This record gives sequence, structure tokens and C-alpha cells, in this order.
Amino acid sequence: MDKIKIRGGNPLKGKIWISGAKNAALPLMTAALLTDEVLTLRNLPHLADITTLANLLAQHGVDLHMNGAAGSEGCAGRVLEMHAKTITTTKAPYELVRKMRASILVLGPLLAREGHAEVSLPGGCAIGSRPVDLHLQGMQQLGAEIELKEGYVHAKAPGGLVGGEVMFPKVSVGATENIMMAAVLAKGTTRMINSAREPEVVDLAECLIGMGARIKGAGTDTITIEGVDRLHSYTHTVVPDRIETGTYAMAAAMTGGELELIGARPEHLRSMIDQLAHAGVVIEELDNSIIARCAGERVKGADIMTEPYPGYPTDLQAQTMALMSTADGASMITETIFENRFMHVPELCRMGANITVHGSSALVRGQAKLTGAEVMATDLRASFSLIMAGLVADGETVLNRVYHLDRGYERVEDKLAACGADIERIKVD
Ligand SMILES: CC(=O)N[C@H]1[C@@H](OP(=O)(O)OP(=O)(O)OC[C@H]2O[C@@H](n3ccc(=O)[nH]c3=O)[C@H](O)[C@@H]2O)O[C@H](CO)[C@@H](O)[C@@H]1O
Ligand SMILES: C=C(OP(=O)(O)O)C(=O)O
Repeated sequence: MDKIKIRGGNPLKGKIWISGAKNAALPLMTAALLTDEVLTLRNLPHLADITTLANLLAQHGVDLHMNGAAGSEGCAGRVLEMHAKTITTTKAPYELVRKMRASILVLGPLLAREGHAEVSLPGGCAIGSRPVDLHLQGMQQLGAEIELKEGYVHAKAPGGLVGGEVMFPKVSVGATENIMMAAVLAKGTTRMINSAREPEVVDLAECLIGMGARIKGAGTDTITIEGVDRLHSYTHTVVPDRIETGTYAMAAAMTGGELELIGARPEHLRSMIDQLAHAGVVIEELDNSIIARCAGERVKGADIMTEPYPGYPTDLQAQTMALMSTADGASMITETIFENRFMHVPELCRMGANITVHGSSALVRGQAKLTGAEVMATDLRASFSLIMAGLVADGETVLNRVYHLDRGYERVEDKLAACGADIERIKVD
């Protein structure tokens, strides 16, 4: 298992090209199952999660071709062509699904196209129990019969799915995407109420519309879908990653540096930009980039609460905590999306941060003098919070379990090293 070694103390200065969003790319890839024609995705990030999903799609009979290297400049992500001419199996097995929760997103497309699917239940993960009940209830509203047996969801709709009203009791990004993909090939109209409004949901809807789907209201809480008989070939460019953007913006401010983040879409980060402006993080918005830095010597403490979009993203919570650990003054960080997303706290504390957790809130006392340590990544965003701490710590930090980081940050050590960080990957077989 690889490790990452960082010697702290260098401000980050330079340009970073933002990659295509993991959380947009994954549902977009599953949309390939909806058509027997070719779906092409541009600006695909080079990430472990993409490979995991590509393996699952190949297992369903999708022919995949990846072209181009992950670019060092420009939004030159890879191009992926996917051709699901025939679905060879509708079973998504445990061995593949357990590697990544987003695999559940094959359920809607398989059910819509083939009339049945057997998908392993993904199970919980480090950040929470993460049930899929809302996905299943939504499918039932479209006429699917669902049975849970031996760890699998057995779903069938022998006469095809039929449009209906789906009212989500809780906002779920994945359930919104899964039901949207099921509904595009259902007979009649589906109305999804209390839908997720994340930019990744909008990106998926735009791609589906390009493939011939009839969808209105993506980006609002009510999405209406008129089912069509079939979808066709299309080429779509994956939206730039707002979480990667927010992560590097905070890393620039924390290290007292300045980063230009090329391709960033500030309109997708409004809540972070506005709330961190009070803390002294300056974001200058240019035509195709943003410039991030700290207004003073260090940021000021701020109270942050995660919420569904357009609120403050939970996927930036760990990085915000690292930022606030060295801020002037205290911060209260409240996590409302996942019940166990504070696993980075003990590791940050091992580096000298002063953080105490009280239920779903963490009190960060600020002004910590961080020191390098051997630390362990517990999940994807937690990994980056430890890298941020390492970038400002005295001495050397060694991050273990880098596979979490590789799920969602493209070439992180190359991007940071090019901006002055003293960082290297240690390959361990
Ligand atoms: C691949 C991807 O896009 N992942 C993102 C997606 O995950 P994901 O789509 O899994 O997250 P959801 O929006 O579904 O989860 C939100 C909350 O709803 C709960 N829930 C969800 C579904 C369900 O059937 N029942 C239920 O109770 C979850 O446990 C969680 O507490 O949105 C999360 C919230 O912004 C992000 O942190 C993830 O990075
Ligand atoms: C939690 C995340 O991803 P996933 O839903 O794929 O676990 C994330 O991207 O921070």
C-alpha cells in the first residue's frame, strides 16, 4: 500500500488544473447502460473509482475504450467511450459492488432497460451506515417489485417501469440520480419531489437530455421526466470537480500561498466561497479560473454547518476542519449529512490540533502549532485534511492508506509538488 510523505512549511503557489468531477463521472458512466449506442465522456478524471466502475460495467457487457492520458495541463482529462450494445448480465456482484458504494447506480439503468436487475447491497462505510432505502422506494413508485435476498436487491418490472410520483423524505444525491435514470425509459411521466440539486445531478440530466431523454427541473427540488422509448449516442464533457476546487482553495489559504485553479466553476461553490470569505479566504473569480489566497497571515475561525446543495458540502467538511485548526479563534463545525464523518479528528489531534467532538458538532480551538506525524487516512476527504495539516506542520508527515485518496483526487502529489509542496509518493508493494 502506497504512502505519501510531506515535509511541511512551503506555501502553495502556482496553477492547478481542476479535473472532471468524480461524483459526476460515476453516474454518467452508468448512464451508458441505458442505450445500445455509444456514450462518450470527455474530461474523465483518472481515479481508482473510475476504474472500479469501468470493471463493473465491463462485467455487464459494456465495451469500454479509454483514450488519452490524464493531462498535466488544461482540462485534458481522458475520453471514455462506452458501448452497451447488449447487456450480458444484470447481476452486479458483491465482489465488485463492495469496492464502491456508487455501484448501486447501475440499478436504475439496468431495471429500466432490461426489466430486472440483481445488485448487491453496498453496505456501510467509514463515514456512515448509508442505506439505499430511498433508491428502492423510488423504484417501487415506478412499479418495480423489490425483494432483498442473500445480500442482494432483486428488482423486477416485467411489463416495464411506469412513471409515478416520487417524494423523497430526505434529500439524496444518489437516489435522485438512480430514479432519474430509471424514469427516462419508463412509460409516462415521473415527478420527483425534494430532489437533490447538486451540480452533478444537473450534469447527469444534461447528458441524458443529450441522449434523447425528456427532463425538466434538474437543479431545482422538483424534476419532471417524460419517459421515451429509447436513448441514443451522445458525447458529454464531465463538469469540473467543485470538491477538488474547494479543497485546493483551502490548501492555498492554509499554507499562506496563492493558487490559480483553472477550469473551476465558482457558481458551484457559492456557499463555501461566501462562508469562508468571513474567515478571510479570498477568492477572485476570473473567466475560466479562480485565484485563492488568505487575506491576512492566517484565516479566522468560523462556524460551518454541512447541508445538501446549495448548502456547505459535507465533502469539504474534513478539509475545512484542517483549515480551522490553525485559524485565529475557535470554530464550530457541524456535520448534518453523515453520522460518522469525524474520523479525521483523532488523526488531526495527533498532529497537534485541538478539536473536541460533541455529537454532530466539533469544536476546533484554532491556533494549533501542528507537527508532522505518521497518520492514517480513514476516508477520501479525511485523507486530504491530513495532507493539508502536513503541508503546514513542522517536520515530516507520512500518510498511510493512500488508496482512499486515490479514489477521488487525481495525481494529487504531482499537482501539489508543481506548486511548491515538498511531497512524494512512496510506492509500497
Ligand atoms: C458518488 C457520489 O456522488 N457521492 C456523493 C453522494 O453520495 P450519496 O449519493 O451516497 O449520498 P446521499 O445524498 O444519498 O446521502 C445523503 C444522506 O441520505 C442518507 N440516505 C441516502 C440514500 C438512502 O437511500 N437512504 C438514506 O438514508 C445517507 O445515509 C446520508 O445520510 O452525495 C453525498 C452527499 O452530498 C456526498 O458526500 C458523496 O460524495
Ligand atoms: C463520500 C464520498 O464519495 P462516495 O459517495 O463515493 O463514498 C466523497 O466523494 O467524499
